[in-house]
Amino acid sequence: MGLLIDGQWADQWYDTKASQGKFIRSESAFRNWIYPEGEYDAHNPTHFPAQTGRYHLYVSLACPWAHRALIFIKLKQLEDIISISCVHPDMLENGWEFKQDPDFIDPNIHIEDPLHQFDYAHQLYTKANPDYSGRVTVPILWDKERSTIVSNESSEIIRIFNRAFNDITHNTLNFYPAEKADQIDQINDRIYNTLNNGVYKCGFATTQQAYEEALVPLFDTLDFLEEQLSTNSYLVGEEQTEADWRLFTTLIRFDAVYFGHFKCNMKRILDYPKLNAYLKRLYHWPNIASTVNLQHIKRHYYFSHKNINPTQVVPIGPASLFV
Ligand SMILES: N[C@@H](CCC(=O)N[C@@H](CS)C(=O)NCC(=O)O)C(=O)O
Repeated sequence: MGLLIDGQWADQWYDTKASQGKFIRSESAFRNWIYPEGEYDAHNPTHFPAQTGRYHLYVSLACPWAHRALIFIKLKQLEDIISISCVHPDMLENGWEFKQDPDFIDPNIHIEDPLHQFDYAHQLYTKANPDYSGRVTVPILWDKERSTIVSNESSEIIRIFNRAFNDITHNTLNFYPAEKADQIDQINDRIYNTLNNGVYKCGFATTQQAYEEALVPLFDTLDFLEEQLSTNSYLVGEEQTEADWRLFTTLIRFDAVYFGHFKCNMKRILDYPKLNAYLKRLYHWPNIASTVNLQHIKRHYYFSHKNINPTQVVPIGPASLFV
């Protein structure tokens, strides 16, 4: 685990000393946007045009943030428009790597950098900006033409995928409709702070207090969601929205990883009947199960976080999951 400092790779774990043991996530650095024809402004350097074959998405199959982007590729039928590859699940002293490994072959996505044959994801960041300072995270949405990163912020990548390519794919499903935007933003906010990022706040906390301060709101939110889902099919009413898919990628990892490895162990998702049924429904949504690779997921967390699990032993369980 490390980061780039003025374009140089440095192997460093998250520093929690300055924040009383709390894990504080850094802001994503590349925040450009892809626009459909008619909205694209060629004179604006933050604008990129919607085109077939121009973009590549680098994901980790283990990562919940990258998983959001992969799900939107499926929901919005972008497989023939945007190429995809993934990193190896182990994120160690060199960060994310494109290391080939017969033990981690996913039937749908190859571990490789097909564009540059780089060994490390940090080389993509320095290709985009030779002086880049900051963390090297996935997902990475890459523009083959300008040889740069369009965006490394999953919440924005899914909004790009939600509409930018509609004229090309004719898929007009809208997971962020204007009339529900406020409600979606509101629930996203709570879920991001207490759950999506809340599990990391628990897992990466280095003091008892920081851990407990993250754990309590996390389970308050799960209880609240269980209640919500007893009257609604989805988080915002009866239609799926992006809020559901943002929640899904955390729920699917919960019993297998966050419960044990990140000490989020008051209850499992399996102990929440409505949430578990909802998770199962989303998992079985067309084309979604193929985006879930529990081998990559378990291996990444248990093997990469040596300060949490120094033996790097990956547990076999849980015996029962949502399905
Ligand atoms: N805000 C980013 C967060 C992405 C993120 O933190 N990804 C993790 C993988 S789960 C990562 O690459 N971490 C590497 C690091 O922090 O050094 C997003 O939502 O896209």
